[in-house]
Amino acid sequence: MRILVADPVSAEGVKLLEQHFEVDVRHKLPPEELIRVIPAYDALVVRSETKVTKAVIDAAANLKVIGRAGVGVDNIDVEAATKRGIIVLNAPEGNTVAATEHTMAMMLALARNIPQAHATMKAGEWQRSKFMGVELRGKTLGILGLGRIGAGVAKRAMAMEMTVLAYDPFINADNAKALGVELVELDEVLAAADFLTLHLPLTADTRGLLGQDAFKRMKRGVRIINCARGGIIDEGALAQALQDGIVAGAAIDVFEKEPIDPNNPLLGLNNVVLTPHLGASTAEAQVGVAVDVARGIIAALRGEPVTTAVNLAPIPPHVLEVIQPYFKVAEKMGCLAVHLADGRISVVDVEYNGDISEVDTRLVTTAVLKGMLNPILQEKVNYVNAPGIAKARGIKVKEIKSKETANFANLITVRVRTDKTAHMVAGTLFGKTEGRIVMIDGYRVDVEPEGWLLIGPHIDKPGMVGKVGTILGEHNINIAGMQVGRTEQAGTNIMVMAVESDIPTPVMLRIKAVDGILGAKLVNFNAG
Ligand SMILES: NC(=O)c1ccc[n+]([C@@H]2O[C@H](COP(=O)([O-])OP(=O)(O)OC[C@H]3O[C@@H](n4cnc5c(N)ncnc54)[C@H](O)[C@@H]3O)[C@@H](O)[C@H]2O)c1
Ligand SMILES: O=C(O)[C@H](O)COP(=O)(O)O
Repeated sequence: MRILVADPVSAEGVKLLEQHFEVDVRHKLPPEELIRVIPAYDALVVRSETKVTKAVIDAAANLKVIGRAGVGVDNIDVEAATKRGIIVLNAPEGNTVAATEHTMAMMLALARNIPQAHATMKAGEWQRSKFMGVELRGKTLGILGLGRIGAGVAKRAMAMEMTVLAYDPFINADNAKALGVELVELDEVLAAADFLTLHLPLTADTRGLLGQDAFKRMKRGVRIINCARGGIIDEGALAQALQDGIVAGAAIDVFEKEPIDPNNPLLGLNNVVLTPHLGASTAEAQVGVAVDVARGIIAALRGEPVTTAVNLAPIPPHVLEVIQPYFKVAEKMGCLAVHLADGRISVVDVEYNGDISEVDTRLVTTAVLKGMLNPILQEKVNYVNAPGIAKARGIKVKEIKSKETANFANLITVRVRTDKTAHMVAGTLFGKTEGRIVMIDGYRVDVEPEGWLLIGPHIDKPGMVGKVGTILGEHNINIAGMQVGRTEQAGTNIMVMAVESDIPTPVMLRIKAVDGILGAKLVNFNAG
């Protein structure tokens, strides 16, 4: 598999990728060149510079994953990627401290005119009276967006003895309270803040959030810091507010257009502090995001779920701890179920029994669908596109949950209904990680879902296994393991044989023709 690293990321991340894949590092590709080369790649790594547009995604015939070595994914057309089943993942935590500290540096630089004073000294001047500053202590800091960076800034601001107010309609009031932050409405923050700092994503809702109107509602003399995203503040309106004295100063790291437009009105003003999108630029942060994104890409290309995928619902760590060991066996159960099912699958019920029923199991259900759809579809089915593909094919998927369990601490049962038949497969973990199939169509078994399995329900009479074994032997097909599963009702059994190679169709037909064999299915668990 081939990876294109299109923006500068730390060598540690690139080395990690190189241990597994062929990696090309090519920075500053013009858009048309990116579109030309992208079909050759399975994964793309970017920061904020490369724009991954719909045109790039449409051209990316083999792309499976886009990794953003950082937080903001506003340079990636996530919707277009999702439609194509391309996983978009980011590295949300690696640069949090760097951006938080940059915000504090910008706030202090703004309060004490440090860049302006520095520039005069470099010019040979000694001007003490020109640069009267203000203190942070006792001032009100308004935070828009109390996520990772917003919360980090809040903690540090409180150490500087500031009062902190925040606007974030999506966070829990108790979390804010635990931080010592008062959550209030936007207008209240705007009216009260002496310093106002932005830590929001750029979305349709936040674009232009601070425009002409908002500046009118601010306390006169407010100082504004934006280390989040250009576009959240209307730069023209900010320049005007700075000139009118509504805003006393602004410290800006991110711009509507990057690299900054030489005509940007902020460049001509003295009461601004500008940095060229340096929030994440620390050695520590760059190693952190590069390694995190490399790990995400490796997982994605192995077909494992990616906890940092932005086009999948996020999974809290305590839930992940419970469900992660089940992904593999769930996928294999899906694979087995689709092989058992003759005909068009219309309903998939996934039942969870035991402790697992108490957490969010949607991703385990997605693993079942992935395992079910991959063997029958040309396109690659993954954790992003599996639910959408199932829906588009008219498959009704339902989860059933019960804490009750009979023989196993946790049990997952997949029931599929087709236009002709109904089948079931149940699976669990032995120990903490060993996936096992423990029931097939009501027959109790204990099967490791690996390699090739021949499954044959048959009449319960002597010689059945011997007859099938003889046919396999005649065709030089080695049997690696065998067991017979029983049901409560006497009369039929199921044989499950692990074989070491594919069984050609004519041989399968001979097996199916054996007197007493009620059907024979061959499952290749390694194909998906
Ligand atoms: N300057 C840099 O180099 C740099 C570095 C890292 C992150 N960033 C940017 O900083 C921003 C924050 O990053 P983070 O890691 O803290 O993200 P985060 O997801 O942890 O926090 C964002 C917060 O914004 C809130 N929010 C979303 N929409 C909102 C709205 N309409 N109104 C109010 N609140 C809203 C969310 O509830 C969330 O709590 C992002 O834009 C990110 O891209 C910039
Ligand atoms: O969203 C982010 O992570 C920051 O804006 C950093 O962007 P960068 O990786 O281009 O420095």
